[in-house]
Amino acid sequence: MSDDDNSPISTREASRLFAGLKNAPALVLAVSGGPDSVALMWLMARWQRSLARAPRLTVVTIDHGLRREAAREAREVERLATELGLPHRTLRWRGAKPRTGLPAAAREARYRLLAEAARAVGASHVLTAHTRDDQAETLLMRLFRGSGLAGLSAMAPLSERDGIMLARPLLDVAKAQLIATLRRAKVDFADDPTNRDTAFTRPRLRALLPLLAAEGGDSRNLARLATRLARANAAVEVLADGAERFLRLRDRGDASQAGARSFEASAFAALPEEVRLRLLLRAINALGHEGPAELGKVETLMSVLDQAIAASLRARPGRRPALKQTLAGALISLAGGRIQIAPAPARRRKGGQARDEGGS
Ligand SMILES: Nc1ncnc2c1ncn2[C@@H]1O[C@H](COP(=O)(O)OP(=O)(O)OP(=O)(O)O)[C@@H](O)[C@H]1O
Repeated sequence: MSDDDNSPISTREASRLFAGLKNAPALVLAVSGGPDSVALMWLMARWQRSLARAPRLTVVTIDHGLRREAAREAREVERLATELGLPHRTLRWRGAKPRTGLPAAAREARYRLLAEAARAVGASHVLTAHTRDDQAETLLMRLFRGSGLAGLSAMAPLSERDGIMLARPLLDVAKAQLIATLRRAKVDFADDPTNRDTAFTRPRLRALLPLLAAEGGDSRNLARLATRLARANAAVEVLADGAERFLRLRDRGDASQAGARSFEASAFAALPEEVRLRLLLRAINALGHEGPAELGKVETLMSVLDQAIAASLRARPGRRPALKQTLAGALISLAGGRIQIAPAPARRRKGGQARDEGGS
């Protein structure tokens, strides 16, 4: 990207940023009305005009029903979209709002509604306006939580959700460049006060960024670190794929019971720790029915499992210790020299009635 973080984005830079989207039939632009997404909309409209055959663009604003000004902001986005010749839709997040974890629930609802909008207009991609600054904040938030390599890879420029691609074409662009682009074009944008509300973690962290930047930890360096970690993470995923195939090849006659995964314990134990963890995590997430397992809990389970495997390899056949544990709705057991991961039986309520924990 441009070395000057304060210069407007040129037509040529924009066509480089959006090159991978040229052949899409239609795209949904997620536009909140803040500077980043208004700049995305403006840049995409200019890009569309410059192409002989361009994707259809639809602008979508989600009204989370959490702030009174949201409806007015959505109308403002609609006005701007119409000025740029783009169709616009506002979708509302209905239903109960949770008391805790509101930002995460709002985000979940937003992506669901955006994917629905994409399906409705035949779009292959939803585009958000996440910037390099957002990437740096995400990395820091996860760093402070002690996330693993996958979490520290922060946001991917391209990912998939329910058959719709989620693209972040501005992930390498400084927010200041987007603001400079809007100023040059004389386009107004909304200022969301929740972005500064210190009741939330992200705005508190955002306030620390200038201090970190003064020590060299600016968004360029932090985002570069996220890219490097994502590269390492992708390599470890390939190793985990290979390890999974290797374990399957060793399982000639010992097929797992239907709906379960099982590994030969001694072959599993010989794999590197990070790979063992990922294999466990994959199996638990695929077969458990309580949503994704926490990395810390899988680490604890694995150390118990490692000790049990070591004890079992030392013991005489027939006297091998067995192990049974549940995690995130999966049952992990060690018996007869094999590890098995299967869906855990539904828990029982006090009255004896079975409870369906349900995936989330
Ligand atoms: N209300 C909204 N309507 C449409 N798009 C939105 C809305 N809010 C956010 N977006 C999209 O998501 C991008 C990121 O927004 P923001 O940084 O506020 O969300 P976030 O919750 O921090 O991001 P993420 O959803 O990935 O965690 C915006 O640039 C925009 O493209």
